[in-house]
Amino acid sequence: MSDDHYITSEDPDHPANLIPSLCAKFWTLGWVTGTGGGCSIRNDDLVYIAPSGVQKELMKNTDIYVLALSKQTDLKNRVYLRSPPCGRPSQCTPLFLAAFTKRGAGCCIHTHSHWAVLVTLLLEAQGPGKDKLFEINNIEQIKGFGKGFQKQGNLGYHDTLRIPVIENTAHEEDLTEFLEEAMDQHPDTYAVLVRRHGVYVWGDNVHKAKTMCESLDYLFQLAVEMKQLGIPWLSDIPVTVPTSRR
Ligand SMILES: CSCCC(=O)C(=O)COP(=O)(O)O
Ligand SMILES: [Zn+2]
Repeated sequence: MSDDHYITSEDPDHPANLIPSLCAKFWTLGWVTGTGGGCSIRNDDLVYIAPSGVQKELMKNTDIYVLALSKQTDLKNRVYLRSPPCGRPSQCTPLFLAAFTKRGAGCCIHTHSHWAVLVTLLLEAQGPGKDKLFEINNIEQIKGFGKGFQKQGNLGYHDTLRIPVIENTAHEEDLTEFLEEAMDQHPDTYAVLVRRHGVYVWGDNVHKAKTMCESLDYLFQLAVEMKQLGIPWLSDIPVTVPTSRR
Protein backbone atom coordinates (compact mmCIF):
# COMPACT_ATOMS: atom_id res chain seq x y z
CA MET A 1 0.00 0.00 0.00
CA SER A 2 1.22 3.50 -0.86
CA ASP A 3 2.20 5.73 2.05
CA ASP A 4 0.87 8.83 0.26
CA HIS A 5 -2.17 9.03 2.54
CA TYR A 6 0.15 10.58 5.15
CA ILE A 7 0.71 13.62 2.92
CA THR A 8 -2.49 13.84 0.88
CA SER A 9 -5.16 16.27 1.99
CA GLU A 10 -7.28 19.08 0.56
CA ASP A 11 -6.85 20.95 3.85
CA PRO A 12 -4.34 23.80 3.42
CA ASP A 13 -3.57 23.49 7.17
CA HIS A 14 -2.51 19.84 6.85
CA PRO A 15 1.20 19.77 7.82
CA ALA A 16 2.23 18.34 4.42
CA ASN A 17 0.58 21.34 2.72
CA LEU A 18 1.50 23.87 5.40
CA ILE A 19 5.28 23.23 5.42
CA PRO A 20 5.62 24.08 1.69
CA SER A 21 3.33 27.14 1.93
CA LEU A 22 5.10 28.45 5.08
CA CYS A 23 8.55 27.91 3.54
CA ALA A 24 7.45 29.81 0.41
CA LYS A 25 6.49 32.75 2.68
CA PHE A 26 9.71 32.43 4.72
CA TRP A 27 11.77 32.53 1.49
CA THR A 28 10.33 35.97 0.66
CA LEU A 29 11.65 37.16 4.06
CA GLY A 30 15.14 35.79 3.36
CA TRP A 31 14.73 33.17 6.09
CA VAL A 32 15.21 30.00 4.01
CA THR A 33 17.25 31.24 1.09
CA GLY A 34 19.64 29.04 -0.91
CA THR A 35 18.17 25.81 0.60
CA GLY A 36 19.18 26.84 4.15
CA GLY A 37 16.70 26.82 7.02
CA GLY A 38 13.31 25.14 7.10
CA CYS A 39 10.41 24.10 9.24
CA SER A 40 8.92 20.96 10.79
CA ILE A 41 5.47 20.30 12.25
CA ARG A 42 4.39 17.69 14.83
CA ASN A 43 0.83 16.41 14.95
CA ASP A 44 0.48 14.10 17.97
CA ASP A 45 3.05 11.38 17.30
CA LEU A 46 3.61 12.19 13.62
CA VAL A 47 6.41 14.54 12.59
CA TYR A 48 6.45 16.11 9.12
CA ILE A 49 9.88 17.00 7.76
CA ALA A 50 11.20 18.67 4.62
CA PRO A 51 13.91 17.11 2.48
CA SER A 52 17.53 18.23 2.78
CA GLY A 53 19.26 20.55 0.34
CA VAL A 54 16.21 21.45 -1.73
CA GLN A 55 14.89 24.91 -2.61
CA LYS A 56 12.55 25.20 0.35
CA GLU A 57 10.22 27.67 -1.38
CA LEU A 58 9.51 25.20 -4.22
CA MET A 59 8.61 22.14 -2.12
CA LYS A 60 5.42 20.14 -2.64
CA ASN A 61 3.50 17.90 -0.24
CA THR A 62 4.92 14.85 -2.05
CA ASP A 63 8.44 15.90 -0.95
CA ILE A 64 7.58 15.61 2.75
CA TYR A 65 8.90 12.88 5.09
CA VAL A 66 6.73 11.55 7.89
CA LEU A 67 8.39 10.26 11.05
CA ALA A 68 6.77 8.33 13.91
CA LEU A 69 7.60 9.97 17.23
CA SER A 70 8.00 7.76 20.27
CA LYS A 71 9.93 7.84 23.55
CA GLN A 72 12.68 5.92 21.77
CA THR A 73 13.00 8.42 18.91
CA ASP A 74 16.54 9.78 18.76
CA LEU A 75 19.30 10.06 16.17
CA LYS A 76 19.67 6.30 15.77
CA ASN A 77 16.06 5.21 16.29
CA ARG A 78 14.04 7.02 13.68
CA VAL A 79 11.11 5.26 12.04
CA TYR A 80 10.01 6.89 8.80
CA LEU A 81 6.42 6.06 7.84
CA ARG A 82 6.86 7.90 4.56
CA SER A 83 9.97 8.77 2.57
CA PRO A 84 9.95 10.36 -0.89
CA PRO A 85 11.59 8.18 -3.59
CA CYS A 86 14.91 10.06 -3.54
CA GLY A 87 16.90 12.36 -1.27
CA ARG A 88 17.17 12.41 2.52
CA PRO A 89 15.43 14.26 5.35
CA SER A 90 16.57 17.70 6.53
CA GLN A 91 19.83 17.85 8.44
CA CYS A 92 17.88 19.90 10.98
CA THR A 93 15.76 16.83 11.90
CA PRO A 94 17.47 16.06 15.27
CA LEU A 95 17.17 19.72 16.28
CA PHE A 96 13.48 19.81 15.38
CA LEU A 97 13.04 16.56 17.35
CA ALA A 98 14.70 18.17 20.38
CA ALA A 99 12.00 20.89 20.37
CA PHE A 100 9.25 18.26 20.02
CA THR A 101 10.54 15.81 22.64
CA LYS A 102 12.05 18.18 25.23
CA ARG A 103 9.46 20.97 24.97
CA GLY A 104 6.39 19.26 23.51
CA ALA A 105 6.48 21.80 20.66
CA GLY A 106 4.07 21.46 17.74
CA CYS A 107 6.23 23.37 15.28
CA CYS A 108 9.89 24.34 14.96
CA ILE A 109 11.26 26.88 12.47
CA HIS A 110 14.92 27.32 11.52
CA THR A 111 15.90 30.54 9.72
CA HIS A 112 19.13 31.83 8.22
CA SER A 113 17.87 35.40 8.64
CA HIS A 114 20.53 38.09 8.20
CA TRP A 115 19.27 39.83 11.33
CA ALA A 116 19.75 36.71 13.47
CA VAL A 117 23.27 36.20 12.11
CA LEU A 118 24.15 39.88 12.60
CA VAL A 119 23.00 39.82 16.22
CA THR A 120 25.30 36.84 16.92
CA LEU A 121 28.17 38.75 15.27
CA LEU A 122 27.50 41.87 17.34
CA LEU A 123 27.51 39.76 20.51
CA GLU A 124 30.73 38.05 19.41
CA ALA A 125 32.33 41.48 18.94
CA GLN A 126 31.54 42.27 22.61
CA GLY A 127 34.05 39.55 23.56
CA PRO A 128 33.99 36.36 25.64
CA GLY A 129 31.57 36.33 28.57
CA LYS A 130 29.15 38.72 26.86
CA ASP A 131 28.54 36.73 23.70
CA LYS A 132 26.32 33.86 24.88
CA LEU A 133 23.05 35.68 25.53
CA PHE A 134 20.95 38.17 23.56
CA GLU A 135 18.96 40.35 25.98
CA ILE A 136 16.49 43.11 25.19
CA ASN A 137 13.79 44.95 27.17
CA ASN A 138 11.37 47.86 27.05
CA ILE A 139 10.22 47.12 23.49
CA GLU A 140 6.52 46.45 22.81
CA GLN A 141 7.16 43.45 20.52
CA ILE A 142 8.55 41.48 23.51
CA LYS A 143 4.89 40.90 24.39
CA GLY A 144 4.81 38.50 21.41
CA PHE A 145 6.61 35.85 23.51
CA GLY A 146 5.22 33.28 25.85
CA LYS A 147 6.49 33.37 29.47
CA GLY A 148 8.03 29.94 29.06
CA PHE A 149 7.67 26.18 29.08
CA GLN A 150 4.40 25.10 30.76
CA LYS A 151 3.73 28.71 31.87
CA GLN A 152 0.59 30.62 31.01
CA GLY A 153 0.61 34.05 29.40
CA ASN A 154 3.10 36.24 27.61
CA LEU A 155 6.04 38.42 28.63
CA GLY A 156 5.16 42.00 29.58
CA TYR A 157 6.55 45.26 28.25
CA HIS A 158 9.04 45.59 31.11
CA ASP A 159 10.19 41.97 31.06
CA THR A 160 13.55 41.10 29.55
CA LEU A 161 13.65 38.69 26.63
CA ARG A 162 16.71 36.41 26.76
CA ILE A 163 17.80 34.20 23.86
CA PRO A 164 20.84 31.92 24.36
CA VAL A 165 23.52 31.68 21.67
CA ILE A 166 25.38 28.47 20.76
CA GLU A 167 28.46 28.18 18.55
CA ASN A 168 28.10 26.82 15.03
CA THR A 169 29.42 23.37 14.13
CA ALA A 170 30.66 21.89 10.85
CA HIS A 171 27.51 19.78 10.47
CA GLU A 172 23.97 20.88 11.37
CA GLU A 173 23.26 17.62 13.26
CA ASP A 174 26.23 18.28 15.58
CA LEU A 175 24.40 21.34 16.92
CA THR A 176 21.86 19.07 18.64
CA GLU A 177 23.72 18.48 21.93
CA PHE A 178 24.44 22.21 22.28
CA LEU A 179 20.83 23.15 21.50
CA GLU A 180 19.65 20.66 24.14
CA GLU A 181 22.18 22.05 26.64
CA ALA A 182 20.91 25.59 25.97
CA MET A 183 17.31 24.38 26.50
CA ASP A 184 18.34 22.87 29.85
CA GLN A 185 20.13 26.06 30.94
CA HIS A 186 17.28 28.32 29.74
CA PRO A 187 14.14 26.22 30.31
CA ASP A 188 11.79 29.08 29.39
CA THR A 189 13.34 30.00 26.08
CA TYR A 190 11.47 29.42 22.83
CA ALA A 191 14.51 30.07 20.66
CA VAL A 192 18.23 29.46 20.38
CA LEU A 193 20.55 31.54 18.19
CA VAL A 194 23.36 29.78 16.34
CA ARG A 195 26.46 31.95 15.85
CA ARG A 196 27.12 32.96 12.24
CA HIS A 197 24.29 30.64 11.16
CA GLY A 198 20.74 31.60 12.20
CA VAL A 199 18.10 30.77 14.77
CA TYR A 200 15.81 27.90 15.87
CA VAL A 201 12.35 28.96 17.15
CA TRP A 202 9.61 26.65 18.41
CA GLY A 203 6.12 26.94 19.81
CA ASP A 204 3.21 24.84 21.04
CA ASN A 205 1.64 25.10 17.58
CA VAL A 206 2.33 26.56 14.13
CA HIS A 207 0.67 29.90 14.97
CA LYS A 208 2.82 30.42 18.08
CA ALA A 209 6.08 29.30 16.44
CA LYS A 210 5.46 31.55 13.41
CA THR A 211 4.46 34.65 15.36
CA MET A 212 7.35 34.28 17.82
CA CYS A 213 9.74 33.82 14.89
CA GLU A 214 8.34 37.01 13.30
CA SER A 215 8.59 38.93 16.59
CA LEU A 216 12.16 37.73 17.07
CA ASP A 217 13.21 38.73 13.59
CA TYR A 218 11.67 42.16 14.20
CA LEU A 219 13.63 42.46 17.45
CA PHE A 220 16.89 41.24 15.86
CA GLN A 221 16.56 43.85 13.10
CA LEU A 222 15.70 46.52 15.64
CA ALA A 223 18.68 45.49 17.79
CA VAL A 224 21.10 45.75 14.86
CA GLU A 225 19.74 49.21 14.00
CA MET A 226 19.82 50.31 17.67
CA LYS A 227 23.48 49.26 17.83
CA GLN A 228 24.22 51.34 14.73
CA LEU A 229 22.62 54.33 16.48
CA GLY A 230 24.53 53.68 19.71
CA ILE A 231 21.36 52.81 21.66
CA PRO A 232 21.71 49.93 24.19
CA TRP A 233 19.39 46.87 23.98
CA LEU A 234 18.82 46.85 27.73
CA SER A 235 17.50 49.98 29.36
CA ASP A 236 16.66 50.74 32.98
CA ILE A 237 13.57 52.83 32.32
CA PRO A 238 11.67 52.88 35.67
CA VAL A 239 8.45 50.89 35.80
CA THR A 240 5.85 53.63 36.00
CA VAL A 241 2.30 53.04 34.93
CA PRO A 242 0.69 56.30 33.79
CA THR A 243 -2.74 56.93 35.21
CA SER A 244 -5.36 56.83 32.51
CA ARG A 245 -6.82 60.13 31.32
CA ARG A 246 -10.56 60.14 31.06
C1 LIG B 1 23.18 26.38 2.68
S1 LIG B 1 22.30 25.48 3.81
C2 LIG B 1 23.39 24.56 4.84
C3 LIG B 1 22.64 23.60 5.74
C4 LIG B 1 21.79 24.32 6.73
O1 LIG B 1 22.30 25.09 7.54
C5 LIG B 1 20.35 24.18 6.76
O2 LIG B 1 19.69 24.77 7.60
C6 LIG B 1 19.60 23.38 5.75
O3 LIG B 1 19.55 22.07 6.04
P1 LIG B 1 18.64 21.09 5.14
O4 LIG B 1 19.26 19.76 5.38
O5 LIG B 1 17.23 21.21 5.67
O6 LIG B 1 18.70 21.53 3.71
ZN1 LIG C 1 20.86 25.95 9.00
